[in-house]
Amino acid sequence: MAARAQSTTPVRKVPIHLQSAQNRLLIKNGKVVNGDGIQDADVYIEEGIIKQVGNNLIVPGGSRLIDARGKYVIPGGIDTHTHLQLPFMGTTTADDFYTGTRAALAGGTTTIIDFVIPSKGQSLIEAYKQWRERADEKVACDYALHVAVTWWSPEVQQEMEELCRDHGINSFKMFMAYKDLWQLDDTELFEAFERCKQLGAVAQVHAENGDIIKENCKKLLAAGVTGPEGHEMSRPEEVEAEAVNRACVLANQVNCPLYIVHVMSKSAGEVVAEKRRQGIVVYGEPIAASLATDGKHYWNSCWRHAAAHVMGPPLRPDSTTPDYLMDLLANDDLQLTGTDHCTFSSAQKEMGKGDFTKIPNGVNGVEERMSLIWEKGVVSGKMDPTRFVAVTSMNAAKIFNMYPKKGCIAVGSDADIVIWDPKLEHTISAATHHSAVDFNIFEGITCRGGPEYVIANGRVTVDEGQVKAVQGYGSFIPTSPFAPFVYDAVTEREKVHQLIKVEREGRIVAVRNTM
Ligand SMILES: C[C@@H](CNC(N)=O)C(=O)O
Ligand SMILES: [Zn+2]
Ligand SMILES: [Zn+2]
Ligand SMILES: [Zn+2]
Repeated sequence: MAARAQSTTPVRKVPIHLQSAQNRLLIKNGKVVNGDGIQDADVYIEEGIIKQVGNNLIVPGGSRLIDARGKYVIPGGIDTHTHLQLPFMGTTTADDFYTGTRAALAGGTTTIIDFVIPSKGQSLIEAYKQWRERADEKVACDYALHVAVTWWSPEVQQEMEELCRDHGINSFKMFMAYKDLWQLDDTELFEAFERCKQLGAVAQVHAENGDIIKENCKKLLAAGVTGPEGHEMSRPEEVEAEAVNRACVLANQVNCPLYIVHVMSKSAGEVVAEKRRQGIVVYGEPIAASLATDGKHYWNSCWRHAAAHVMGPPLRPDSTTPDYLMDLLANDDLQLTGTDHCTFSSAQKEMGKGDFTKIPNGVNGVEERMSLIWEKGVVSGKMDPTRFVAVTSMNAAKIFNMYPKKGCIAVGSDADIVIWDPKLEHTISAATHHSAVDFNIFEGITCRGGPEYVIANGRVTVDEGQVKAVQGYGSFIPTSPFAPFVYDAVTEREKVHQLIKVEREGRIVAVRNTM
């Protein structure tokens, strides 16, 4: 059995005026939903930790009571894929670590996993320290980090080990696109996957064929296609699916656990499903955007509207994509969800006016993810509340080795809890969202189901719908390698993955050249 998550409980920076009132909570009469079952139970919280789950609880006086009658009591969401305060394509995202985590809490997400992205040639450790400095004093909820491997060298290999051993990193993202910026070639990917396997880390990939994209961009611009529609035309879904397949083959050759971030198309989703059926350890992460909207927006006559949807891989013009990906997610062909929340204002997007390759890539999602999945997954009848918890929280906690500290409602777990009101109706709009960006790609979508209360480490951060996020309240969550959920499977496969030579009888007779 590999090492379990050994992350220490961080010292909470709770403002004085919040310390006494918030440390004892009793949630009564709700339906407690975990990723593996539902029970009618009360939940008692003290000092940020779940102390009791059951009925007829005996609790100290002075606890705040929340009546969850008719509501679900679910683990706080875990968004596995955000980019806050990211310097990218000549600018920096509109959401920083405060506004982005405030928006996360508003939507029921209590932990995010962001990405350290070193520039080519930069020390990974140095970049990691930069991200920690940016985030630590700003985050309103807990966060963990993936580290991107944007170049390859013996130093990078060494720093990957140091990050896993000393800095709480257990996942690395390799880019197969963004040629000349972050892209790795197949040999580098092969070696990076081998390194991840040695360290007990999860290998993530941005799966698109960056070489094809570069050539297509040249052709499109030369043909005078400069608008956002050129973005999708330069990288149609087969360019994503090819890279997903190639990443799976490479990972399988070294028996490294693989994680496909932002699955954006039916064909990419099908590749993941087929490879999983073949027994490969691969996980697929569709995102709020690919589950709830499509790429027809790139052909909108309003440039601003079309450009707001530019991200990589792009949203797909096939409008059956969201439904199809939700079906794959419901039946565990795809396993969990993130958002790739990477926001740029209209003014920032205008950097690409006249040349779509210069439109900063990224969209919103961190606030809307859970309500959109409830609306399009649960209300639609595709999945039940336990599967909803699995794909919005539990599976992420298990893959990134935070479980059961995060991702479940159990005695000893962090008190990251959402009182989910299935009747709460809300229409998404930039006019009311908590992100700092001026556009919302889900504008006008009405969701039935949303958070009435959001409790983060025992503190009520959304109170009857009112967001009370506190800057700096969140903490960095170190994650340990060799997550059992992932590496128990890898270990079993390793047994049949041995490279064994054939022992042959007799000596080899030299054949004289008779020419
Ligand atoms: C740079 C980052 C966010 N932008 C995007 N997906 O378009 C990513 O590629 O995941
Ligand atoms: Zn990416
Ligand atoms: Zn418009
Ligand atoms: Zn991303």
